[in-house]
Amino acid sequence: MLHIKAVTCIKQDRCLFADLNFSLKSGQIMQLAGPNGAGKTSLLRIIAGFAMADEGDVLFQDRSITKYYDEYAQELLFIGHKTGVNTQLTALENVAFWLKINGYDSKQDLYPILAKIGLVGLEDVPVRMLSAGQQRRVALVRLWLNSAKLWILDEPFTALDKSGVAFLQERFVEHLNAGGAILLTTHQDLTTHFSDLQTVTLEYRH
Ligand SMILES: Nc1ncnc2c1ncn2[C@@H]1O[C@H](COP(=O)(O)OP(=O)(O)OP(=O)(O)O)[C@@H](O)[C@H]1O
Repeated sequence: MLHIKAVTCIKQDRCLFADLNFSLKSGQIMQLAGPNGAGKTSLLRIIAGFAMADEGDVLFQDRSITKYYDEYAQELLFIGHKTGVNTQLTALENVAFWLKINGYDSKQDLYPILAKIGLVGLEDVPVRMLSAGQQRRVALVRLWLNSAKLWILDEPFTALDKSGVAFLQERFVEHLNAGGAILLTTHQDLTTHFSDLQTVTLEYRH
């Protein structure tokens, strides 16, 4: 599904990674590991097409994402370290807005899905009044409402409690079983839940 071909990234005269190669297939989950500052987020942003690699290319279904970005964008769900949630809006408004700008049905009844993700009673509260973990849950609702094949998630477990982590892992399993793929960064140990977890480790380069 996804091929990273000889990708190099240089930031502020520091080479974060060079000639990086790996692939991700349908049904696979891959964890990007490495110390703070190694370049994990930079790599995710290149793979999502938000930043250009200094060298190399990213292919999705054998086509360069830069040449076919619109098609790629339809198959991609990216949730960054910053959640992209508008804290002035309510949980419900945030999700409806996200559905609308992504071409999904924004008029559907969202109360059941918000309840499922642990936000019952908080649907109409401005997000700024929610806890960090509840705000993360508002962002993660998108994982239940999209039809993208490739999920790129930067630290999705941040601020979630144990039940939130377990719930998210269950959703990952459903996505993988449906033929999707997941590329993520996390400090969570995923090996017990995903025995076939792939790992790419970025070393900190001086
Ligand atoms: N927009 C930017 N402009 C200049 N340098 C940047 C920019 N974004 C990141 N960097 C630098 O690139 C390096 C890698 O940052 P990045 O966020 O990719 O690391 P990371 O592995 O995701 O770190 P963490 O585990 O702390 O999230 C850091 O040294 C950072 O200072």
